[in-house]
Amino acid sequence: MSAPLLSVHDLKVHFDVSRKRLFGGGVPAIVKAVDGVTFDLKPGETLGLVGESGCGKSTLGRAVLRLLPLKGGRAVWLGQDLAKLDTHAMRSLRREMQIIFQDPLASLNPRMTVGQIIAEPLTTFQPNLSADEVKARVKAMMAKVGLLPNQVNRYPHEFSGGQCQRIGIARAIINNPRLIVCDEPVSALDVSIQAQIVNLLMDLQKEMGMSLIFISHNLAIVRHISHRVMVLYLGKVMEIADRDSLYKNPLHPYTQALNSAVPVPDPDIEQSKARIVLKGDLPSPLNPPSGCPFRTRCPRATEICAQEMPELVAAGPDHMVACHHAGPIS
Ligand SMILES: Nc1ncnc2c1ncn2[C@@H]1O[C@H](COP(=O)(O)OP(=O)(O)OP(=O)(O)O)[C@@H](O)[C@H]1O
Repeated sequence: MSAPLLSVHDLKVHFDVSRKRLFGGGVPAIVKAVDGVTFDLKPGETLGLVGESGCGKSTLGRAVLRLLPLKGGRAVWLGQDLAKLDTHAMRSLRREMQIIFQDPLASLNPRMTVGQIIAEPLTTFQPNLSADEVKARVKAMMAKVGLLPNQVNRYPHEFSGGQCQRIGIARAIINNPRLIVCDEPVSALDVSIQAQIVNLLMDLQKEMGMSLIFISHNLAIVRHISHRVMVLYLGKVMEIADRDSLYKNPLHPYTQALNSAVPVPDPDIEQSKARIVLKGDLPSPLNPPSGCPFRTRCPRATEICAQEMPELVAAGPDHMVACHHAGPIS
């Protein structure tokens, strides 16, 4: 088995949102956006991150790229603790780790041409390349992501949302990164375009062998693209498993509820499927429930759930779950 590209252990990212810090005075208020997350990511693997809005997906994606300061825990990249790298070492690592954002147009500089946007990371990390070489690589990259190379001098606003996301992908992959964090890369796109972008990412991954952390609300898309999937709830891991185990044999009541909402293309199955409706709303991240954060909405909650956060324990060969009452739907 290959060594992990990224090993994340007990990672914590907390935001101080107290009025005291922001305006002076007031009571302390801390959002534990990511609170003790542990996982490994192998080379060439896609890990899907799912969970309701505000559960910490984006914060986790940014924290592992060291774009946010850690409150605790470690993110280890090929044996190196990222928090211990100095600015210079971290800067050269940036070439290996990239991010693609949700809003493709907003993530592109409107004053730069597509050619300049895609060339920027190349010339930053390989300043000795000749202008002709840069031009040739940019055009080859445009063709690779399904853009017309003769549109190299156009500006982002002249492209559709899907094309802008292709530009973002070209910019992310031009330096052959080992990891791309894809933060909701298709949720702002038309449904018809979403599959094209997901398939492009899958083809590029097959060809270039990079790892992906794929963040999405859409469990059907995550199922299509991921090798493994991690379910987050209020900053904590509820369940992490290989794709088939997670979708066919979910053991956490939260995963089971999320799965039950995924539409099935067969109308007969879809009609007869039992949908699990969670009671209540997501609790405030400023005042999460004691013990297991999911317990206030959990159909299986008992006294112990209010007292202790369950450990994330092995439930199968590539399957970990954090629940006092983990088990298949009864
Ligand atoms: N810069 C920040 N300052 C204060 N709180 C923040 C900050 N960024 C995120 N948060 C809070 O941290 C929690 C996790 O946010 P995050 O954006 O990571 O969730 P998410 O799962 O990606 O949500 P979404 O799917 O809506 O993007 C939320 O409660 C959010 O309000």
